[in-house]
Amino acid sequence: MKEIIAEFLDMVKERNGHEPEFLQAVEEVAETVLPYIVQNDIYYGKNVLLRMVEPERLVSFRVCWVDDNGEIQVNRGYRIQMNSAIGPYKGGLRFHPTVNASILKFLAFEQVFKNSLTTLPMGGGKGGSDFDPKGKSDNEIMRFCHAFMSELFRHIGPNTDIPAGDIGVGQREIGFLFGKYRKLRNEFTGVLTGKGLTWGGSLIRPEATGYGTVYFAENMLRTKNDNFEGKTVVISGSGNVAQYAAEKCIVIGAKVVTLSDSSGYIYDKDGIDADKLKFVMHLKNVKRGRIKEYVKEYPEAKFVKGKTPWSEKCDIALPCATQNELDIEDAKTLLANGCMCVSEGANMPSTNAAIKEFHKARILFAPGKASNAGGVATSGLEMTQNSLRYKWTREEVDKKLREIMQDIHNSCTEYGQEEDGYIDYVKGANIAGFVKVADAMLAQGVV
Ligand SMILES: NC(=O)C1=CN([C@@H]2O[C@H](COP(=O)(O)OP(=O)(O)OC[C@H]3O[C@@H](n4cnc5c(N)ncnc54)[C@H](O)[C@@H]3O)[C@@H](O)[C@H]2O)C=CC1
Ligand SMILES: O=C(O)CCC(=O)C(=O)O
Repeated sequence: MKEIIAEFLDMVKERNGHEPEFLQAVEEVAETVLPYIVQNDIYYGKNVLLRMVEPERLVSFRVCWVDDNGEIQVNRGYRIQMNSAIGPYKGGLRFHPTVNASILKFLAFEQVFKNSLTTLPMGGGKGGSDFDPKGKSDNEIMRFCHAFMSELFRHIGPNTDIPAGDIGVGQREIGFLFGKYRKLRNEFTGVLTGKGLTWGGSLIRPEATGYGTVYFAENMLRTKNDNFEGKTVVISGSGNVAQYAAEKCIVIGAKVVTLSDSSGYIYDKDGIDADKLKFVMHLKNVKRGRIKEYVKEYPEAKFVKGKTPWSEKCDIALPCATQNELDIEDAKTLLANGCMCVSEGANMPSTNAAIKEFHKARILFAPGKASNAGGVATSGLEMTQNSLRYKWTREEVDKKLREIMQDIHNSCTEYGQEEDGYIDYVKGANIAGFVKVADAMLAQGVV
């Protein structure tokens, strides 16, 4: 089996050798899915996985806009349309200076499996730009979003490709993007998700990724007759996913002790309670400040510059910032400190070596494509409401989200449970996600 996997990865490397993040995501999938393919005649010899690693379409375009000083700026925009076998392309847009084809291809590839797991009919895609929103005025953000959409609009549509938010793209940016699309197309459709509540958005969509990550962890803990009550939780990030993961943890009785951003992390030994979290939300969403300002408001907390929070003692870790933010050394430290559950809110935050360490220690570990799928699932629910010209209540959407996270947990268990009862959620998520997409691809012929 090792040779088959190595041969496959060599082929992928030959075409994508300069794309480390994409290769990392493919390797993690290949190691679990190829053995399954070899054991199942219907998939064997059809090059299904080889087809899945090649985007159906990759669009790259120039984005020109004028900054507040009247200077012309040039950025690069992308949309990766990875797989549409089970539904229109669906996935977020990332605005961050590190954005490149490798990062977006890994995200689009993961999205295919994630969207398949949600039980909803959505294919996978991802896009974005190397535009850096940090320090930009609202007017600059608007001009950039309008310029970005003036090209993107040709490639998307409510039945073709439905983008949403990701790092650096929240409701403000979705508003500017939606405004431009509506004007260019002269139509009001559900072409983007994460919209505002008065213009087609869904209740619970802002909360969904963070809440879903915690719901998934609750499902994992339930297999051990355990729950969040009284547990110490370490969270990285302080953006959309981190904020709502923290909110849910607090509500269900856990103590959240850290949050972070790219400058470092804060540790609050007394716990970040609902009032303190409100301060963080205002700091990050309105003032757009840095997390270290937390310690000015709450001097009993400490700020650790330039570090991730994984050295702090915890029962549960929720990485909610960015890819590869948790390496093998961090995994060893978490385990040595007694961490027994890791549920990824971010996409690919743990390196493959870190994941192997968690598996070796037989702790509960959920990969982002399963545990953070609540965000895109609720985007799917937003699409449904848009199509129906209808609006579900907060309780209705939250109930559906909980059910979807439980369904994803069940799928992971079905395909990932080992003989000794241990659930390998990576294997489970990869195979369950693969089967649905592969079946659709095979049914549709060589397309
Ligand atoms: N927003 C959503 O619905 C979903 C987001 N995700 C993933 O969750 C993660 C966070 O996304 P959002 O919260 O939406 O973005 P955001 O823009 O609201 O927040 C991003 C957070 O990550 C931190 N961050 C970014 N780069 C970092 C770095 N190099 N080192 C340390 N911290 C860094 C930022 O300071 C910020 O706290 C990403 O991996 C994203 O792909 C996954 C599923 C859905
Ligand atoms: O809601 C969506 O369509 C996007 C969510 C997303 O980008 C993700 O799941 O990583």
